[in-house]
Amino acid sequence: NDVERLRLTRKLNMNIFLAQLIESTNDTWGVDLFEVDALSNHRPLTHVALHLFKQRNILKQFQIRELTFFKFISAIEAKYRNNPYHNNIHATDVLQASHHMLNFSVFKNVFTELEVFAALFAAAVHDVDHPGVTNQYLINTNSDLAILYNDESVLENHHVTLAFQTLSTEGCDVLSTLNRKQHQMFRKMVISVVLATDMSKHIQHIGHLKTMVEIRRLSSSASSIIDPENAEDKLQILQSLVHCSDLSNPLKPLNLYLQWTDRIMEEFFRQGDLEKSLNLEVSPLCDRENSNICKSQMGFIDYVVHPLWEIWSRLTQPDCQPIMDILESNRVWIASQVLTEDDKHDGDDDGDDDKDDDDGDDDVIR
Ligand SMILES: COc1ccc(C2=NN(C3CCN(C(=O)CN4C(=O)CCC4=O)CC3)C(=O)[C@@H]3CC=CC[C@H]23)cc1OC
Ligand SMILES: [Mg+2]
Ligand SMILES: [Zn+2]
Repeated sequence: NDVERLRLTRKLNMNIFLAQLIESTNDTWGVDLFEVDALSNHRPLTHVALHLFKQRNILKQFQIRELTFFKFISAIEAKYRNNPYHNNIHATDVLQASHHMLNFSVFKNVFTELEVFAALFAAAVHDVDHPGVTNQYLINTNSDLAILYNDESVLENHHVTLAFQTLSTEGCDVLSTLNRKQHQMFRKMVISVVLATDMSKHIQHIGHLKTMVEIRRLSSSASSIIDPENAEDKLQILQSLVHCSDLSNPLKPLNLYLQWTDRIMEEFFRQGDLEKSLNLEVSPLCDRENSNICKSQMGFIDYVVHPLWEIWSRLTQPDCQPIMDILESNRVWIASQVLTEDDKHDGDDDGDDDKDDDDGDDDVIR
């Protein structure tokens, strides 16, 4: 009857739209993964990972059965929690951004298939089972995870351990066709890339990239920027590539960037609520009663995101320029909102105006 026909037509159109969105992950920066989440019955990671790994021919190269990969990535996706920010959509976002940047011309003929497989695998699992609180919170509350990992990259150790444990779930061993040497190299790369997403390693990334760019500038043959024979340099680049992807929200189209901002702030505010209830000091950015979201984003862009992406774009020129342009325009828009946000606050000014006064060091990262 008409109702049934209408329902089926709608379902067919949604699947066609989903297929088009997934196809666009091949070569588009800023795919609306919230749309992919809505159309894929909340399985964006499984849909996009399966598509990208097949598109890159990784499954064939390593004789990985599609069903095995499907079971593994589904098991990983199910282990992502429904946090406002650190969830399976964020994992898909970092996976797709990493895939996109591996296609930069400066990386042509640089990475082996195993290195590409390891980097994308790391991106997909890099936040699995994230509890929605920071390392510092886990340390301050003497959590089991902090005790288990001795306060060192607590979350990141947990993500990579859980990923490898998932391989031993029935029918999920996507590494079973790798030989001993490949397995050893793959595991070393995934561990180092996931551990490198710990923000405490952020400054080191910038240092390594500056050194690499400096060497490129000084070296006579400017073209051969990355020596495919230098495994250490290549591993550092893969670490920075996934770390940049993890910090890529402000470089996405504004409507996507603003959704990620709402999500991370809600996750931080929930941590602040927990800290207040436990009489702990409220962490930076986590006080929902006293936050200026636009000023926080300007600080995040100026002190964290731009310093990293500025050097990353120098290493990866010219393909990074369109993405840097988005950062620039988003920064201008945020700055314009600060003025409006101040006006709003001035409206309900309770006379204690130094609360809004940005003396510049209330929430700047040291
Ligand atoms: C879209 O917006 C954000 C997305 C991710 C993060 C992350 N943040 N962090 C650290 C928090 C503390 N840090 C700060 O810089 C705090 N801060 C400001 O942001 C302005 C001044 C200041 O002191 C370092 C990054 C994480 O560790 C998250 C997990 C991994 C990557 C980025 C995430 C923050 C965002 O917006 C503030
Ligand atoms: Mg993380
Ligand atoms: Zn992440």
